[in-house]
Amino acid sequence: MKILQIAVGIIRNSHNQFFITQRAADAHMANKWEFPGGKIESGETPEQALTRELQEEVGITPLGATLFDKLEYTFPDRHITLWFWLVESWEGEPWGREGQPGNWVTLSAEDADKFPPANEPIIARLVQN
Ligand SMILES: Nc1nc2c([nH]c(=O)n2[C@@H]2O[C@H](COP(=O)(O)OP(=O)(O)OP(=O)(O)O)[C@@H](O)[C@H]2O)c(=O)[nH]1
Ligand SMILES: [Mg+2]
Repeated sequence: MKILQIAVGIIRNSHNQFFITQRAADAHMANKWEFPGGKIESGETPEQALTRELQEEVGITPLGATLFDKLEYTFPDRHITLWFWLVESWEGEPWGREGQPGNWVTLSAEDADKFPPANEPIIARLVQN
């Protein structure tokens, strides 16, 4: 069983839109929407991993991040701990830097199943705010 620590950024603008990307067709949770992010490497803090992943995947540098939630999820082949950071201020303009589709979207409760199942409580909280 793989055990992974993941840092992801919930990038929200002043219109209450979120910048989400789409996972590759050959990745775990293929084609699902996601908040940009990835594995925390050894020696990194979750916040350092967040900054590196957002630079690599969407070309922005967060200027402030607050921990929104931390949750655990077990898939058939892996156990993951997800650190969800709310990012409302950054440098640069997000885009799909690795060739992945990326868009600003307004989220509604019905969008939950477009994301991996672990994200369900996060989407529920975000659409309430
Ligand atoms: N980035 C991201 N990953 C998520 C989310 N929700 C969720 O369950 N995951 C899971 O967390 C893991 C994240 O890994 P990743 O594939 O993004 O990691 P990475 O960027 O380091 O990728 P790499 O292996 O290509 O270097 C995957 O198993 C993915 O399915 C989410 O909202 N964003
Ligand atoms: Mg990733």
